[in-house]
Amino acid sequence: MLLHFTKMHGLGNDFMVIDLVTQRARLRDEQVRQLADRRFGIGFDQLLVVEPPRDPDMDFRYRIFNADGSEVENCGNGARCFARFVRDQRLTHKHEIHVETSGGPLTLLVEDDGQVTVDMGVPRFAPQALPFEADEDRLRHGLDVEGERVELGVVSMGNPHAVLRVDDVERAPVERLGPAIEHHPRFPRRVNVGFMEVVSPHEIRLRVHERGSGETLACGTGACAAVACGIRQGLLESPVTVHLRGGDLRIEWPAEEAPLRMTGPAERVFDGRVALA
Ligand SMILES: N[C@H](CCC[C@H](N)C(=O)O)C(=O)O
Repeated sequence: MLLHFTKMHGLGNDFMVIDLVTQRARLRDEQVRQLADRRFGIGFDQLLVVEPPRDPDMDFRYRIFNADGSEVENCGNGARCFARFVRDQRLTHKHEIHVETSGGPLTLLVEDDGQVTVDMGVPRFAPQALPFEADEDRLRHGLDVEGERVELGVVSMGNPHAVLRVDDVERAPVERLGPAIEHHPRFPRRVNVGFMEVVSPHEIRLRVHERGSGETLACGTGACAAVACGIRQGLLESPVTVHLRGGDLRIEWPAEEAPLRMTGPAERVFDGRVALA
């Protein structure tokens, strides 16, 4: 069968988006991995799937698969592209779109200028929310990895994040420590790893080694996680501009129990059809 899809990106974090509201398909993990391959397939960091909601109060179900085929709880850059896609495809005419994910509900607001603001919910710092093996909630946890001890913040944005502070993102040990922390046994379901450089209380630079996809040009939930940890540690104040390799996101988190909001772009690249093996 031929499956219609749209290639999109949020600050260079790129996606294959498929509508399973008007199409029918079942994708196996191996098919996702093949489609993710940048030479033998379509090529993407994540696959985003639009489905009818299971909860009648929601507009859509939003499913996310990493390039390694793993299904995950949330994708922030993908949420903005999801909102752009369902409106462009006329699956909805709403400006405020409610979606269910396996990491919890999200509200997507399509702004007049085409940017999308996502209500990402309240960050959760309890280690068991990730999960992360620790005896208590801390601002920073010590972790022995690759023969050294690192200090990291941990937070769930629906999906798990570890955040390390570095002096210079360009010299951060992303290639060495990213995979080692992603697969560390204290993260039973692995983890996304952010390397955060604090420029000022309202500005950071960030690189993210993503669980299941490797370093990406941008990570929306990673930007949210870094700002949440930075504010909680007293390093940052809302709002914060996050400079990622692919561009900038604006993150607002006015108070610890308030929902965190992320604003940024969503771009279409091309439409296509692919035969599923
Ligand atoms: N790799 C992430 C999912 C994609 C997150 C990222 N692309 C974003 O924009 O939030 C995970 O395994 O939890």
